[in-house]
Amino acid sequence: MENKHVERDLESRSPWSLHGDKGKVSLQSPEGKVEAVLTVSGSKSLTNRALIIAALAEGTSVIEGILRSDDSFWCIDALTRLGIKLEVDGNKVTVEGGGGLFPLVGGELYVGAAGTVARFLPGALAVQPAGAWKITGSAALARRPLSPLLDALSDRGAEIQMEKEGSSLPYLLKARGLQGGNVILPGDTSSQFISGLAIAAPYAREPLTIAIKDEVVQQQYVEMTLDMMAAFGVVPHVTNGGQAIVIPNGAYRGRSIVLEPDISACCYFWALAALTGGTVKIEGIHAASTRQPDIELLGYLELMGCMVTRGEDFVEVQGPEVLRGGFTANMKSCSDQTLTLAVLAIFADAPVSLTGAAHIRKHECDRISAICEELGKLSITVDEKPDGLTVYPETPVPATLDPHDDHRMAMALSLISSRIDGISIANPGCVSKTLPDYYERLQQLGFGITFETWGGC
Ligand SMILES: O=C(O)C1=C[C@@H](OP(=O)(O)O)[C@@H](O)[C@H](O)C1
Ligand SMILES: C=C(OP(=O)(O)O)C(=O)O
Repeated sequence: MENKHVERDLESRSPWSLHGDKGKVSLQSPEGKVEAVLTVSGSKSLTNRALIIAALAEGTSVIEGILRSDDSFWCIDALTRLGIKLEVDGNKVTVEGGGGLFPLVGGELYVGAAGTVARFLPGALAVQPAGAWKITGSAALARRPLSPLLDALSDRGAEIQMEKEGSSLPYLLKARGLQGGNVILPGDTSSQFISGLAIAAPYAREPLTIAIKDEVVQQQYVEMTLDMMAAFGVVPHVTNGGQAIVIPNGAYRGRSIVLEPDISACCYFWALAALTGGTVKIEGIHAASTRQPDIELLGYLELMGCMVTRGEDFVEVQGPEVLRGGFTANMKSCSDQTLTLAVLAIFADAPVSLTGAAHIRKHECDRISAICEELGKLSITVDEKPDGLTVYPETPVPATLDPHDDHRMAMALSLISSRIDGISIANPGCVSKTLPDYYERLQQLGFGITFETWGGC
């Protein structure tokens, strides 16, 4: 494949990224089964929630176990440009909260390709009594939906001017404080709109109620938000069977907090046990108490014949001789794992259908069309549907694959190399959005890893 046709947004790569100069990585499968005991860095979703809430809080917070990746880097960068003092020491960040106020009331904020920052920051800006900021981000992020949230903030008093018709970024936000009252948000597009408004709502002038239209996709992410808010001292009230969230006025209080590992990242390593018939144990995981929705992948791995042990603070997956297919999985609640399951399905003993994931067409890329396109390059037969796909298992033909500048595409497609040689992934550095050292970790698990620079050498 000619690298020049591969989309890559190097601008969104942060100083915490790796391999921005690499045009391709070629992977050799490990000898036999993948057997490992490992740990995984902090949750991207929890990291950016904790950072923004700590920045709004009164007093000092110490956040341990953060993820160091592009998404968290741009979150820290934006908060720093708002005048919040953050001291980063490895995977620990000390935050001097602004007590609901950002000391710097103007400037330009760059959010990279991070949906969490793009959706969690505007509300925190809008509750400011005054200030004007230009928010910019990656081309891919500009293609993702944001208007339901920005419209809600405008309706509550913010002045928002979009720079380009039909593009979510850049825009200018002028803050004049936020009115409370009732706000209606869609649940079928992104859970992050709800999370973003909820995080800022304690600082509205009056209590604010979020009424959610239709069912929330990946609902557990909203639960993660409400839990994090409560951990910092503001307790929302969920009513109407989860379709309404009442947020009282209040103030977050700084605290110390240790974040869980990133379950979404764990899934790729558990999938390797499933694919190779090996055993992968990941420590520090509390399967029974985590709210991270991607823990649900474990149920599908069990359906496919894996043995899953959910310990007190670990989860171990033992893969079967043959992966069982012949089922349909509704991915609405853990749609970030749609791509992982699609790859597992290639090696199952019967077709697998994935449904309920229409909204991931608006993620880092159109993930449904992208995975269908790339599996097609491997001569895998797929049926693309509006909300998912059906994968018909067969032995893939080696190919160089394009991750469409999407970290989850790159990480999922790389798993194929656990079963066959000859798989290459273009633009491998895109994994830096949430897992910069993914390829180094595969190497530690026995994969052969050969990088080529963009020039092809
Ligand atoms: O709130 C969050 O931390 C996230 C919410 C989800 O986004 P959508 O609700 O837009 O699918 C998920 O895909 C993303 O990885 C993280
Ligand atoms: C969609 C994702 O991220 P975000 O929405 O936070 O950019 C993801 O990590 O798969």
